[in-house]
Amino acid sequence: MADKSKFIEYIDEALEKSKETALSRLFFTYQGIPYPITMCTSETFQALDTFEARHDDIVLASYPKCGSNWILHIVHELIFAYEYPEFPVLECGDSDKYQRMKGFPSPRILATHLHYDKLPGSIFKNKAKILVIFRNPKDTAVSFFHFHNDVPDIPSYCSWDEFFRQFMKGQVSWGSYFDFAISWNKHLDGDNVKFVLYEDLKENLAVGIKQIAEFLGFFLTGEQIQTISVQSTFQAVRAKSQDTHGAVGPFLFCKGEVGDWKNLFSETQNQEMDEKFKECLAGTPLGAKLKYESYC
Ligand SMILES: Nc1ncnc2c1ncn2[C@@H]1O[C@H](COP(=O)(O)OS(=O)(=O)O)[C@@H](OP(=O)(O)O)[C@H]1O
Repeated sequence: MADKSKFIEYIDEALEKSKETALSRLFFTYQGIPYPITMCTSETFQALDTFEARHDDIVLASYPKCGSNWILHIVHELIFAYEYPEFPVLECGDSDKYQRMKGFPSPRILATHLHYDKLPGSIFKNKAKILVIFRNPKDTAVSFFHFHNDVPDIPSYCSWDEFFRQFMKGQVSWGSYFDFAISWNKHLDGDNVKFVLYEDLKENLAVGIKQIAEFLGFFLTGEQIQTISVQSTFQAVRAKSQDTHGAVGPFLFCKGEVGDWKNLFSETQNQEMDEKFKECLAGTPLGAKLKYESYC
């Protein structure tokens, strides 16, 4: 990747703040959703409405741990020589960032973990392109748990069972997976929106890259797609993770597998998640897109 020093600088600062933060003090609530004090502030949320989206912005929307950095990498490869002016998560950072962003060159890549209804209205008004990335909730939860408990400077949970309880209550960073999913459910088929499933990318990376490229208006040769596919495998991104993401890299790109949840979920937890899925998403367009029966 090109110069990512601002990107890594931001991650290092967040890790530094995390060192002094106990789990019990990690979250603050803004409009009913918990966010980590190490990455977000209410001042930034209040300033978010001043963010002016552009038609050629590329928005990557996902719940945490669904593969946002994977898509970020792919889009970065597509744009070629893209430089991150700063950490790309829209809602993270100081409240002056939206002013600074006015000076950033197009296309701007904006990652976000926000619910659909929490995004600034200009994204829809100006018809920015939105890639919405989903991953099955069981692997998402396991990835989230490992991230907390493996990165030395991030507050740990006392056990997987405790993390699972909090995840199911939505008492984790960026709130409930299911609330996030419900908020996006009816908005996945718009002209400017493309749904991407983590498990589909795992199944056939080249096809996924081709579809993402076409949605963004890049028409690639077979050879170009092949080259980007080789550079975007889990092994390839993990090998470069310290250069791209600093100390947190190897933990962020942890296993990259489908089905890792089977190593941690108890039968009771499995049933509880299946019930929750049924209650929130069964029979919905997103419920079908997630292919829950195959992966969970
Ligand atoms: N190339 C590739 N192939 C397969 N899987 C990949 C790839 N890149 C990232 N990942 C996996 O995505 C998980 C991290 O998700 P996010 O990037 O959304 O995390 S974050 O919320 O932004 O912190 C995390 O999943 P786990 O390994 O299961 O923890 C990453 O490994």
